[in-house]
Amino acid sequence: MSRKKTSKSKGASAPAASTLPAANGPQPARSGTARPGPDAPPNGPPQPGRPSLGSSGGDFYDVAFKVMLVGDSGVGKTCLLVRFKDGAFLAGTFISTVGIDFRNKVLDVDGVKVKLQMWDTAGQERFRSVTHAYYRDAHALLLLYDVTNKASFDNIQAWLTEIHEYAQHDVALMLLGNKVDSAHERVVKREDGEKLAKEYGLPFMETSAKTGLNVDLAFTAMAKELKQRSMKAPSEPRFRLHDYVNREGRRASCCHP
Ligand SMILES: Nc1nc2c(ncn2[C@@H]2O[C@H](COP(=O)(O)OP(=O)(O)OP(=O)(O)O)[C@@H](O)[C@H]2O)c(=O)[nH]1
Ligand SMILES: [Mg+2]
Repeated sequence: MSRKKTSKSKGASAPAASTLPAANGPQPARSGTARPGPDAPPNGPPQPGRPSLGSSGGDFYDVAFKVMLVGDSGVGKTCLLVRFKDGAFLAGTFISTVGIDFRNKVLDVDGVKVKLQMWDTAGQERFRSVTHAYYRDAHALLLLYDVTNKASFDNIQAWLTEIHEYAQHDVALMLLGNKVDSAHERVVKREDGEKLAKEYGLPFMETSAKTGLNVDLAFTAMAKELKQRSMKAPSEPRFRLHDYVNREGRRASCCHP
């Protein structure tokens, strides 16, 4: 299998909403090409011949996918991404994302190098038209609410409507209830999240960008699902995202401080 270099991490913000990146579909890497799709910043379509932004990186990957984080402003999308990418928590002043930002990470999934290009969207209403433009190219969506903010939970239905309108019909989707470390401020019960997820047939986990609870698991589970969708051998048993998340999420929650 061929391998390709990828960038470590890139940031971009406030792209023009009028242009879209490459078409959907998993993107197997090809050696020797400056294929702009997976490395392109989300501020325009890939341009043939444009040098890849990943040329300075040292990682290689076999297959690449785009994962988009969506949900109300303040639910913790950026913090979740930073926790996953850098293992750190952005405490202190809340800096709301402007437009869209992105980061890359390459994971080893059962011996296959899976690159996730993760798009961090702005939850603020005024950037909605920007994020709409990117749904179409997302292979997976992590839909977040904040367990300490009832409105963010109530808005999940509206987010799902938007997702159905703009995303690919077969997009992989997961519901995450973030900020579970704030036990005293919790207003959305775990069972409420589970019930909603069941209603819509979504895998569900509670997370904390602050402590790291289930953060790696959420992204890893998604990477496994996407890898299986694109590379599953006929003899290989089907990966079941729901079961995996339920089993592993329970294990992580039980043993976490
Ligand atoms: N206690 C706690 N606070 C969190 C957690 N995740 C994020 N926060 C805090 O919540 C605030 C908002 O976090 P962000 O990650 O910036 O929120 P966002 O969803 O990216 O917001 P927008 O960019 O406006 O869409 C920040 O003050 C974070 O420190 C968490 O897991 N636990
Ligand atoms: Mg943000």
